[in-house]
Formats: sequence, structure tokens, C-alpha cells
Amino acid sequence: MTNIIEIKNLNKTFGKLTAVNGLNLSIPKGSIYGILGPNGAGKSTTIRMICGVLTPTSGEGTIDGISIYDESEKIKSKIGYMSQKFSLYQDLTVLENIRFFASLYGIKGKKRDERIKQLISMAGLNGREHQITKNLSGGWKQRLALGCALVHKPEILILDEPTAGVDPVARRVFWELIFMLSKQGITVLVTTHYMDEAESCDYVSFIFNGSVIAKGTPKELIESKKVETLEDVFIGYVEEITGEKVKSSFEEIKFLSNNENESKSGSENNEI
Ligand SMILES: Nc1ncnc2c1ncn2[C@@H]1O[C@H](COP(=O)(O)OP(=O)(O)OP(=O)(O)O)[C@@H](O)[C@H]1O
Repeated sequence: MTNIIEIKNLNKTFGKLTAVNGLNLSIPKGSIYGILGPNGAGKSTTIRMICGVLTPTSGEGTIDGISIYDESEKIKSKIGYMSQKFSLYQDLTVLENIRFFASLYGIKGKKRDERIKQLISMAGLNGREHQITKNLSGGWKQRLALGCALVHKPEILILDEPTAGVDPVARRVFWELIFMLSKQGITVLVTTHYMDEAESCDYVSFIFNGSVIAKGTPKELIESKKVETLEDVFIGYVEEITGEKVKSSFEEIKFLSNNENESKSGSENNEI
């Protein structure tokens, strides 16, 4: 199987902080590849280096054979990127947003109009073309952002927590779109904190402290740890590395919040 993304021993430091530390990733063409990891693990920093917008401190990386150091313009034409913030112009209409993204990639005239029609239909936005973006619900904004990310027909779609803050129905619809795009041959790289989404990926990598600590298909990972779910695998690795029981820290949180509640109700009582 050909790997469309190859990352070897990638590092990124910000001053004294090492955000990405000897990271390796091999992403097969046409796959849905999930990156999981706690907050601050280095997921977004890795993605920014893959997209060619952040220069690595050291290490190697190629996107479809193109070095991430040399030819960021060529890389950008191959990648569609969507972040959790959606990067849409809130005061523009649906159509104007897609047109704007098309103009960024130099897509004009008949080709642009045909492409916009396809994307509106793919995202299920028919009838909403002239709505102002800020009036759309989170789920519609998300699908519009996906349409904008696909306007230049990229081979790779990179999604950084694309479903953060949208409701379960919108999440399901969004993932149906991802599966459809994957069937069309697009490689999808997605970061997520949702384990059900991770289990929908062909492969996943767990990132912790800037390094990949485990990778494989969801099934392989679950079997290797002899547990029930990917969440159990994830928690197992975090416990192994930190030497701390995640369960007990949840208990501590519960204990703390109970105390907080007690003192809150106590102070309310005092006020009465
Ligand atoms: N431009 C920057 N300057 C300084 N530190 C940064 C910068 N960007 C990221 N970091 C730090 O690098 C570390 C990794 O951050 P990153 O955003 O890659 O994590 P993440 O895994 O995407 O987290 P999250 O799940 O919260 O999005 C964090 O400690 C973060 O504060």
C-alpha cells in the first residue's frame, strides 16, 4: 500500500517546550486515519507542519512525495484543511463563502460554478445558498466549512477536531460525508477526542507528549490490550506512561466537585 503521508522523527520546539518529539506517521493513500491524544499532546502542531504552515525544528516529512520543507504551495494544493473553528466569514452568505475559497485557489468561471453546485449538493446545502453564515446552526456551518475545504478537489482532507461542539445528529451526518469522500479515494486525516469517531477510522495513532505511543487498526489496538473499547486502550496507555490511575483521578475530581458543591450550598445557607 502506498503511503501518501510519511513523517519520520519529526520535532518541533517552541522555546524550551518540546511540542512534537520524534514523531513518526505513515498514512496509507485513501485511508481514514485518526490521531488521538490528550490536550496539549501535539496533534495540532503536527497537523500544521504537515500542511506546510509551520516549519519543523527537525525531522523529515513528505506529502505525496513532496517535502514539507520545500514546496509548501504544492502541498497546499493537495490538502483541504478544516479546523474546529471552521474559518468561515460569518457575514457572508453560504454561496459567497464558497466563492471566496474558490477565488483563493484561482478557480474561476464555469469551472467554479460547476464546482460550487457539486459542493452545495454534497453538503446538503441546497436552498440555503443565500443564508448568512452566522445564522446557520453549528451542523450546517460544519458542512459548509467542509465544502470550502474541498473546493480545489484536494487528495488529502485534514480535519482538526471537526465535530467539536456540534450535536450527535450533525456528527453522524458529517461522518457519513467522510465515509463517502473516503470511498471516492480521498485520504482523510482527522484528530478527535470522540472514541466512537476514532473507532470509525481505518487506522489510529495515539499521541502523548509529542510522540506516537501506539498505532494500528482500532481492532488491533483493542485486541492487543485485551480490553473492550478504544477508550480503554487509550486510558491504559496514559496510565502506563504516567504511572497514575486515571480512574482514581476521576474519583478525586468527583470528590473535589462534591466538596465544592457542599461549600457552595453551605455559603448559600449562610446567606439565608
Ligand atoms: N505557537 C506556539 N507557541 C508556543 N507553544 C505552543 C504553540 N503552539 C502550540 N504550543 C504548545 O505546544 C503543545 C502542543 O500543542 P498542540 O496544540 O499541538 O496540542 P493538541 O494535541 O492539538 O491539543 P488540543 O487537543 O488541546 O487541541 C502545547 O503545550 C501548546 O501549548
